[in-house]
Amino acid sequence: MSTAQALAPGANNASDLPASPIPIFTTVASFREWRRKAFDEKKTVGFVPTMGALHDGHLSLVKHSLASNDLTVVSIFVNPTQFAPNEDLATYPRTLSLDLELLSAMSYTPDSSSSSSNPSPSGVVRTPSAVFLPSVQEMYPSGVSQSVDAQKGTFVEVKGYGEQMEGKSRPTFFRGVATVVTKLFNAIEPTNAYFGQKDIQQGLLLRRMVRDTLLSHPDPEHLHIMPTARDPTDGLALSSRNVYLTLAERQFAPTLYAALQAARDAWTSGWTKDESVSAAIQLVNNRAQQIVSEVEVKVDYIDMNDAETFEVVHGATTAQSVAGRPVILSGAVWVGRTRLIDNLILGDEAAILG
Ligand SMILES: Nc1ncnc2c1ncn2[C@@H]1O[C@H](COP(=O)(O)OP(=O)(O)OP(=O)(O)O)[C@@H](O)[C@H]1O
Ligand SMILES: CC(C)(CO)[C@@H](O)C(=O)[O-]
Ligand code: BAL
Repeated sequence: MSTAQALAPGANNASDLPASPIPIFTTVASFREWRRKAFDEKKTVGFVPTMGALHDGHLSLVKHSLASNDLTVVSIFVNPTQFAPNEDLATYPRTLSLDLELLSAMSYTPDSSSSSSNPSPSGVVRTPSAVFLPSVQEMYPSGVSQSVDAQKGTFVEVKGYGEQMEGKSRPTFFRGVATVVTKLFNAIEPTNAYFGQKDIQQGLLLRRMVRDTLLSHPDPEHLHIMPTARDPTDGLALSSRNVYLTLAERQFAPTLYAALQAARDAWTSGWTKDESVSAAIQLVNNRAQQIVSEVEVKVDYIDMNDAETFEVVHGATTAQSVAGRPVILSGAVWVGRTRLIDNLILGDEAAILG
């Protein structure tokens, strides 16, 4: 069954919602009333879009927003159109009560040396201001199907960009993301929006989308991509889908990051792209053979792409020959039924992050 309304029913009735000290808005109309007041009061609004199952990666984005905006809105919406019919929409982790608890426990008190662009007056504690929790029906008033062929209504595509990198393995993913984020931006009208480097192509593609569609809330300069939060013990990129990993798979999972680091070191020391990427793939495959327990590992891709065009970097290219142009070194590896992604920015990181 690929009809999202059938897979993800529920209109988010107020009576179904866990108690929360943070106001929860389930409709665009009710949120807009709140937003109008913020406009009237000339308050800046930071926005962190999520699919829930919150972890420290999400919370790091919320912290950035709290530090730089008067008000912070977090959305939780598992967007059906970015899941292909064969993907994990039905089993995607949903932990709403815990998510609300985590958000409710967050606070930010600026110190006097704060370098933020919009620090709150010293001593004033900021906490998340609102959670936007729409139903599928609210976000897709024309109805929705995960199958692109069956879809009717308005969708957003970032042509020439959404098909590359992750888009080669997930051909309908960025159409779903661009569509839902357009809707979210129209509903929230944020001053600033925050995305994670873990999904680097998503952040860069959305920046382009905002520019191409002349959106003002946010404008492209206010769509921020923030560094990937990692497990402090082994560097695994935090991800909601990590809960799918078995113990043995979890032990293997940081290998992708290790492989990307090895490729970066090789590239920095003068190896070509092909040599650096091959070394990374070999490292994953060698470690997969060495582990004692049964873990099924399959490299989907590890490659380097131009950060601006997303085009694959030519195999003979070296760090010296790109002359400082930022390059994305990224990879996706299946570990059991979990598809892990990760990336490093080679070259001018500051041109992309922040
Ligand atoms: N480890 C992380 N560090 C920083 N930001 C992150 C991290 N993981 C996710 N994010 C960001 O949080 C936002 C919401 O992501 P999402 O809710 O899909 O979580 P996720 O952990 O990426 O889930 P998934 O397992 O589906 O990839 C996105 O902008 C994403 O890039
Ligand atoms: C940006 C996003 C919330 C759109 O559904 C999602 O792709 C995510 O969580 O990264
Ligand atoms: N964080 C990206 C969401 C997805 O993979 O569907």
